[in-house]
Amino acid sequence: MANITVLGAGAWGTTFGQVLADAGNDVMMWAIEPEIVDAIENRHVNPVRLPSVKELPATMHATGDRQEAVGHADVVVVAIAAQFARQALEQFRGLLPADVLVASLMKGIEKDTGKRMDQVVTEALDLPSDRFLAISGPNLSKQVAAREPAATVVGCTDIDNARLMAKLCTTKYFKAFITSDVIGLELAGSLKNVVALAVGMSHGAGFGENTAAMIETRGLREISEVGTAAGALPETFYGLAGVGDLIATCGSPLSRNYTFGYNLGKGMSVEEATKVSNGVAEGVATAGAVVALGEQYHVDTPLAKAVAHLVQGGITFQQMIAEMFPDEVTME
Ligand SMILES: NC(=O)C1=CN([C@@H]2O[C@H](COP(=O)(O)OP(=O)(O)OC[C@H]3O[C@@H](n4cnc5c(N)ncnc54)[C@H](OP(=O)(O)O)[C@@H]3O)[C@@H](O)[C@H]2O)C=CC1
Ligand SMILES: O=C(CO)COP(=O)(O)O
Repeated sequence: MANITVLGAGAWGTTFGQVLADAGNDVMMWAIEPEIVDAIENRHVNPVRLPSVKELPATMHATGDRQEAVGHADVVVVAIAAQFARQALEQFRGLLPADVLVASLMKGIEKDTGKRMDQVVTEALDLPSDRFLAISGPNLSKQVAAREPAATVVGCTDIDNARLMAKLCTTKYFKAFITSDVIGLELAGSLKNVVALAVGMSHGAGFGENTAAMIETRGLREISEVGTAAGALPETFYGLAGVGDLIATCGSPLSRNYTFGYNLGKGMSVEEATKVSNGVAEGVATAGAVVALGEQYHVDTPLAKAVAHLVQGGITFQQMIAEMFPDEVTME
């Protein structure tokens, strides 16, 4: 087992820290807010981000000191809101041990650059790509935190590193598969959040399962086309990190993206939905980045375009559906 540091004690970072501790690792959480550090270190709880867990494992510790956090780490896990990852990680550059592995749990595309989190993390930390791991799957944090059975996928261009990381995060209730398709994991996890926003809107607007199935199925087609054009393996989109995560995220009010969309569908503005959101809804910033990716790779992205149009305040939900499904007849 290993010394593992998790950067970011949000809902998923804290939950994954618990998984790692249950798997027998020594876990150090790093967070900016002193009250979160104090709560995890001294009271074994994270009432701000993960109130459903009443007692975190005793082998989980926390610090706000960057050097102390990563100085002795074998593995560093990054679980910071995607749009802030680069600026947060640049402050760790030069502090990590030479052979450290770095795993990302994040599901987002950097808005200003259109870059995936594997690109952001390796650039910010000056890390060789074979020591970067992506971890993605149908993993709603509250259910994993309750130790309900779940599975994920660990990806690395060096498959031995993926296997090592998978072993480090496997428990009786959490199963990790491996792949070398890092790009596929990154894009499947990030792009499904845009689909979850649209499905949430549809339910919020009062529509039922047919509409949801239409959006999910066409959404899966769109994200797999963008993904494969960008270099991902098609099969990744039909696995746990693709269709698996779509099923979980588009079907649960525990998803912040689904709920954000639901609130928009009910008539809230983006500002109002942001205010009541219980954590980051990555799809809001990622929608525009998906449109840009589509343009870059010459793939049509009607769903992402329509979602981006709506969150930018341009159109209603009914207009969004019309933009997604124009009148012309096309092959499925
Ligand atoms: N929740 C889930 O079920 C799952 C989430 N994910 C992905 O994991 C990532 C993290 O999600 P989650 O933990 O749930 O999100 P939360 O919204 O609960 O937490 C976001 C985390 O990012 C941190 N953060 C934000 N801005 C900064 C900054 N400038 N510097 C340092 N830290 C910062 C927050 O710190 P602070 O608390 O101080 O604001 C917090 O720790 C996201 O990309 C999400 O898509 C993946 C799978 C499942
Ligand atoms: O990615 C997730 C589940 O796999 C969590 O989705 P949200 O970020 O929408 O809560």
